[in-house]
Amino acid sequence: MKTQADKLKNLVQNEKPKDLKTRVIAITSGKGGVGKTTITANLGYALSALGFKVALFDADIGLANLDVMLRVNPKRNILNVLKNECTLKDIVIEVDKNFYLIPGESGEEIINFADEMSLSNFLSQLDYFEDFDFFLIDTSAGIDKRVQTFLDAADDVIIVTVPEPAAITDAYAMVKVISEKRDIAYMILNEVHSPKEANNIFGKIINVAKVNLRSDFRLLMLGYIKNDKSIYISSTKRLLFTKEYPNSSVSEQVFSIARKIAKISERKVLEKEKGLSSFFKKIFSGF
Ligand SMILES: Nc1ncnc2c1ncn2[C@@H]1O[C@H](COP(=O)(O)OP(=O)(O)OP(=O)(O)O)[C@@H](O)[C@H]1O
Repeated sequence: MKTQADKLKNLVQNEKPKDLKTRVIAITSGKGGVGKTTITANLGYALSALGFKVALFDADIGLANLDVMLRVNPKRNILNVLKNECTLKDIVIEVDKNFYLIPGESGEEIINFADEMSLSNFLSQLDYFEDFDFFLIDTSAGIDKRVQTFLDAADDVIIVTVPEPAAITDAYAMVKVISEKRDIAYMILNEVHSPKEANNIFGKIINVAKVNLRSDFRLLMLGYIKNDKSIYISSTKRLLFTKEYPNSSVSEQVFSIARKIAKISERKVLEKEKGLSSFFKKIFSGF
């Protein structure tokens, strides 16, 4: 007998991916509290300020959610769409020009309510996002099955780490898992004290990766963000430092990462089976 999961898998696999344009990027970390949510929000804003249309999707339903950081108060989320209580368009919040939030829900909740009808209905609404350039997913920290589903489904994965030894060890563990499924992954070094420190840490991770991981896997550094009190202060005030202080050195560092992402994505945009509908297909068949 077919289980509900089998039925969902069949359904989503039979849906044709409609868009190739939207680049889906998962932002993750091995250890919690390394600045993943802060980076997702500010990187998203930076990409929107560069003229791209960006949506953030909160897959890290826990303490410091994106809605808190973005000063919005979602009344409904993706679960309400799956329950057919509203449309996808109804839950999308315009935070700023070209900058949107899609309030998320935990994976367990989603699978409890996702049936064939609701999923089919959901996937048919993805056209709404056709003209989005980037979809940034803030995942939970660590390697559980739910996080891995998001990482497998995304077009690109960015791992965030800080110089703390425990965080580096956990980041490397994350890199190892990711290297089993994809050929390339990216890293951001957060809370560093100098570019030299960032390069040293990244160099050490690369050296271990070279010895232990398959030779055709590539780990690339997208950039670093310095440890700066203004970032912490902005977070407590629920402000985006990239918006409030666009010319500060830490904002420059985030904008530099955003430009790099834009450049990488341009080259990849013609690849097949990428984009948003492909992403959600994989998410729902992975749960
Ligand atoms: N470069 C930085 N300099 C100074 N403080 C920072 C920096 N990056 C992040 N922080 C601070 O570190 C704290 C944790 O950041 P954040 O909540 O974004 O981490 P996280 O990885 O998303 O955490 P979680 O695992 O709980 O989701 C916040 O108070 C934030 O302001």
